This record gives sequence, C-alpha cells and structure tokens, in this order.
Amino acid sequence: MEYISTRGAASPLNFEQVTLAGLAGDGGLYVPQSWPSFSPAEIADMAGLSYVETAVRVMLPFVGDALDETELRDICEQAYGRFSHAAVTPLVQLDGQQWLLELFHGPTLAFKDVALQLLGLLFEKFLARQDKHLTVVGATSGDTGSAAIDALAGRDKVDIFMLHPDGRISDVQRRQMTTVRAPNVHNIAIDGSFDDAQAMVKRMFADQEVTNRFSISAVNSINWARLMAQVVYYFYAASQLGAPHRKVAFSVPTGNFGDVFAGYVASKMGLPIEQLIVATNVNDILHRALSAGDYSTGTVTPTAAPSMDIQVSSNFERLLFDLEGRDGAKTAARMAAFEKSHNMQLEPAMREAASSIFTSHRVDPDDMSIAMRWAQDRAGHVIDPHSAIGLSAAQNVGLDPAVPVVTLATAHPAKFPDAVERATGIRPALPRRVGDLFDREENYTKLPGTYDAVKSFIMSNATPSDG
Ligand SMILES: Cc1ncc(COP(=O)(O)O)c(C=O)c1O
Ligand SMILES: N[C@@H](CCOP(=O)(O)O)C(=O)O
Repeated sequence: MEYISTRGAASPLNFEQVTLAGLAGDGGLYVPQSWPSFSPAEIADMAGLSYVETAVRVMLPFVGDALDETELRDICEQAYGRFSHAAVTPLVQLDGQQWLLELFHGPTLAFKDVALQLLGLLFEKFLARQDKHLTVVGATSGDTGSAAIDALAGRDKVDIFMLHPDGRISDVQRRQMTTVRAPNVHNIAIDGSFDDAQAMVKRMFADQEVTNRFSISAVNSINWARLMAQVVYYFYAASQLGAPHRKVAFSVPTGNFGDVFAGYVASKMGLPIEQLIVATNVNDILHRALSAGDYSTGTVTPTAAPSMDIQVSSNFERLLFDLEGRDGAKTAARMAAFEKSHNMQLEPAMREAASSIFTSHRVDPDDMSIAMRWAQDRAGHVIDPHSAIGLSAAQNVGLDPAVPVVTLATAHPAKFPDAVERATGIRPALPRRVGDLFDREENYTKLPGTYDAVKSFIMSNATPSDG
C-alpha cells in the first residue's frame, strides 16, 4: 500500500514511512493511493469477532508489508489490553434505534486512546528499525494531548511537545497532561486557540531550519495511522447491528473532522452506512460548509464542549481531495487560497457529492443540555457534553426512524464534571484508574502565542534526529 499527499507534490510513502512522517512535506495530508475494500461476505464474516480481531482484519490492508499479521495482532493486543472494558468499545442501547458507542474506556478516558495507544507502539516498532530520534509536535484542545502523552511517556527515541490553548481546556484534561513526569514530555500552554496551536504545528513541518535538524512527526489526526485505527470501530459497531445486511447511521461530534472521516473511509471500504451525521457545536464551520457550501473561519467561541472548539478542520482537506477527483494540484491551489483568505466556497457539485453520505447539524448549548438530561432520564446514562452534541444531532437531524443510529460517545463524563453537573445535577466521579490526578504536581511552560516563541522552545529542548 502506498500513500500519496492531498497536495500532489510529495513523494509517495509506504505505511512505515507515512506513520513516522505525519504531515507531507508539501503541506498536504497523506491518504492511501486507493481505498481497499471488503466484499459483503467478508464484512458478514466480521460478526462476532473480538475488537482485536476486527482491528487486524480492517487495518491489515493499510499496513502493507510494514507489519505481518502476527506483528499487527501483537500490537493490537498490547494497545487494547490497556482498556478497562472487555469489549474495548462497548455498544449500548439507549432507546429504540438510539445507540451509544462508548469510546472512552482507554487510559485517558477519550476516544483518542483507541488510535494513540496503537500509534505509540507503532512508533516504537518502526523506530527500533531505524537509527533516528523522533520529535513529536502536537496541538490539543484537551484529549489528543493526554492520550498521546500516555502513549509516549518514557519511550526511548521519542520526545513529545504538546501545545494546548491556555485556559481553554478542562482541569481534568490539563492535569492529565501536565502531571505526567517523564523527561521526554514537554507541555506548552499558549495564548490563543486550538486553531492557533494547530497552525503552528503545521508550519513547523514546512520549516527547514527545524526539519533539517529534527525528524518531526505528528500525533494529531493529520497522521494517517490515527485515522486508520479509528476506522475499526465503525466496522465493529455496524457488525453488531447487522451489517452488511442492515444499514446503520453514525452521529459523530466533530471538530478536526478526523473521527467522522474515519467513518467515510469505512464506507469507502464497503461498510453500508446510511448517513454520517457531522454534529458541531456553535463553532459550526463544518455544518456551514456541508449545508451551505460556506467554509469560512470566524473567531473560535469557547464552549462547554471545549475539545470541539475548532474552526479549521484539518481532515476536511482529505474529503476535498476525494471530492475533486483526487487531483492534488487542485486541492493544493484550493488550500493555498483558503490559507490566505480564510474563506472557501464549495461548488454545488462538491456539496451534492458530499451529501450522498454526510449530513450535518449544529447543536446549541440548550439542546446539548437537553440531550444530557434525556440520556440520564430515559436510559440512566450520564454522558459528556461532546457525546451529547452527537446525540442531540442524531435525534434532531431528521433521519428515517427505522434506521439504527450510533452516536459516538467520545469522552467520559468525568472529564467535564462542571458542564455535566450544570445540565443534569449529577457530578460524575473520576474512575479509580486515573488515580490521584488532583494531588499531583503540574509542570508546564507558558508561552506567547507566536510561532517564534514556540519554535525557539522546541529547538532548544528537542533531541536532533541523529540522537
Ligand atoms: C471528546 C471529543 N469529542 C469530539 C472531538 C472531535 O473529533 P474530531 O476532531 O476527530 O472531529 C474531539 C476532538 O477532536 C474530542 O476530544
Ligand atoms: N479535540 C482534539 C483536537 C485535535 O484533534 P486530532 O484528532 O486531530 O488530534 C483534542 O482533543 O486535542
């Protein structure tokens, strides 16, 4: 399997190279040269498989000869052995056709663990074959950071520099990152938004002063391996609900468009998906783009679902590339224009093509609270604000009521206790496995929200690629 850049100019890479590279040198995102696919019989064969066995079947075509089946299974067993639920991502029925796919049973209580536990092990495996040191640079609105740090802390041959927007993530999220003591972990709080942090990370990949000295890589969903791992749970959930004989819809609380793009990949691989509901909060650029063709950024509004307070959704570029007939030059020109004007209009034909699988819904704070109360009253389930946005969209987007709809529950409610308590009157307790989070000492560096300040910090603290 070869991977190509959405901007067409970077050389194709194999799976090992693409995992270590993160972002393409031309600024694009890597995608498989073509989508592998399963026949209906092969999908029917996935019924009843464990999470690990589903993961091996779904990911093997993407891995090529970078890992054999036994190596991939071994890595999956290690990664998912750290989850606290035997089903890894259990599917729970809320009411009638409303289902919840709980993705938060990993070590840091959010869906990011599903991919990042795997990515940490992939880095280790691939770096053991190469004589180089990796510098991971990431941006987080709260969950990617803690999951990546958990997956990489203490590992040889990797440093991680994680940028978060100062004051704009929950206390639990911040402490999950800043209380980890490991010499290879560097937390940075910047003045600004997640979008500012993400823009700095992307700029670093194109900065030769940085890339000449350091081998940099990504743990955000710009890294293909992140998305690949997230495709698995769409197959796993749909198989339990009767795929390929019955179509299923998914409602996905969306920020960087990674999780829902993984659903799109599953559909490209042959999984019969009725609709992918792109659920946004008031930072609704994706809803505007899909419903009206308007992909233009405004200022980011802080909300009770802070992990989704994002305007520039990295993975939307992967969809644009497909919608434009996989013409890298066109996507490069489109993205260059967007980077200048912060505005992009989607042509009607692109919108129509997208609407064959995507629909979108913007959820306001009141509807988010109503969904949290509904889950609690109707099904006895306390859900977090992000999952509530997905659930509210699932209930209000106007789907055929005969179709089962699976809302991705992306975080444990205890990560956002204040918002949950405001909506439901219940203050969710942190699971015992996160331990004494509020007694541990925090350690992080505050920096101004400028590229130069962040670059200079990383250049002075990172290990050059030759060690
Ligand atoms: C809890 C939670 N829900 C939803 C999202 C949105 O997911 P994506 O960025 O893949 O669209 C995020 C962050 O990305 C998150 O942390
Ligand atoms: N919500 C995310 C934002 C980054 O998303 P990613 O999936 O691209 O890593 C976070 O928690 O940091």
